[in-house]
Amino acid sequence: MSIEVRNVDKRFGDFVALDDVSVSIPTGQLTALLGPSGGGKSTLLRIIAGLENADDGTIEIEGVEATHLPPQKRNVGFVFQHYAAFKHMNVAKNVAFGLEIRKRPKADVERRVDELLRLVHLQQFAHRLPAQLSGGQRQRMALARALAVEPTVLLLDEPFGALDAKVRKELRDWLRRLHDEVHVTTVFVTHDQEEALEVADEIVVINDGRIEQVGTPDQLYDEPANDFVMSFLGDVTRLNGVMIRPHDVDVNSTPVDGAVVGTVTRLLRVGFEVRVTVTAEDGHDVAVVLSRAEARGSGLAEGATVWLTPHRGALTVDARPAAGVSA
Ligand SMILES: Nc1ncnc2c1ncn2[C@@H]1O[C@H](COP(=O)(O)OP(=O)(O)OP(=O)(O)O)[C@@H](O)[C@H]1O
Repeated sequence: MSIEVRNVDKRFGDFVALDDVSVSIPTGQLTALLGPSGGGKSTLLRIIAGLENADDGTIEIEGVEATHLPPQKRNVGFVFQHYAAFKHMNVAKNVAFGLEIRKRPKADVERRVDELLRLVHLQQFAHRLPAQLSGGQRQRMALARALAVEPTVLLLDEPFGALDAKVRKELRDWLRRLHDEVHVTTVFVTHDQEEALEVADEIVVINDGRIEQVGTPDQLYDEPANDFVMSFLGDVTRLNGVMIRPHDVDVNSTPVDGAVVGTVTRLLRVGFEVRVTVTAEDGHDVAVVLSRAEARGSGLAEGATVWLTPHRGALTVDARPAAGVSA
């Protein structure tokens, strides 16, 4: 294991930001810390980086006890959402900075900077100033700079958070490919479930200062530990007191034993799918997603009475009343 977090507590005044958090982050993988805003993701990342101290618990990085080491002795590289580049230095100089303060030979620095700029596809921008780059290019420069000193661990705090959706998506694919090339242990914070599912080898779901579940994207999606994880990693609806994915609800046009009876109150075609809202007899809405073919086959129309059942083999999780998940 590359990073061992053991029993970490962190309070800000009376507020508990992390509550007895333990997690092992494997070497060479891309791990996402995923969760809603304020859940404690950045605090955990900053404690791993040494930018914040834990009140209790320990941090080990590549077998080295790091709990009381300052950030510069932890051999970690980090990139934040708003990256502060040296404005008066060109891209190559910014990337070279960490190597130069470590007094590496000039030829080595030049070779390494060249290599890194190629890696992040910025070789043609080596002589530009940061202000002459787009937001996405600046974040790529930040990654090159963080990688320059060959950190054992790369820590990224919402690195693409400030960019527009299209650029975010491009950078996400690019980060995955970059990681496949360099294999440095990488931990990144995101509140975007799609980003985590697409990019990460492993996801740590954090909510309210606690870890809800750790697993691969498939494990979290297919075997969520609880209703929070299930609803955070995909759409859910409530049927007969359980959480279920909307595409796992069968709509029957004739009575079925044990079914939830309701009335179709909304039919919306979106691309390949048809989103159906069924208002059950007790007044709560159930969301159902059908393919266009299924919707056509069932002859559904607004106002029709239908009988809803879980699809055979569908994943269901008991709903906690306090979970705040809308039905
Ligand atoms: N220096 C601080 N002083 C006081 N409270 C803080 C401090 N840093 C963080 N917090 C609080 O701790 C909680 C966790 O913050 P953190 O930044 O770790 O959450 P997050 O999961 O990264 O959320 P976001 O996605 O919004 O950044 C929040 O409620 C935040 O207000």
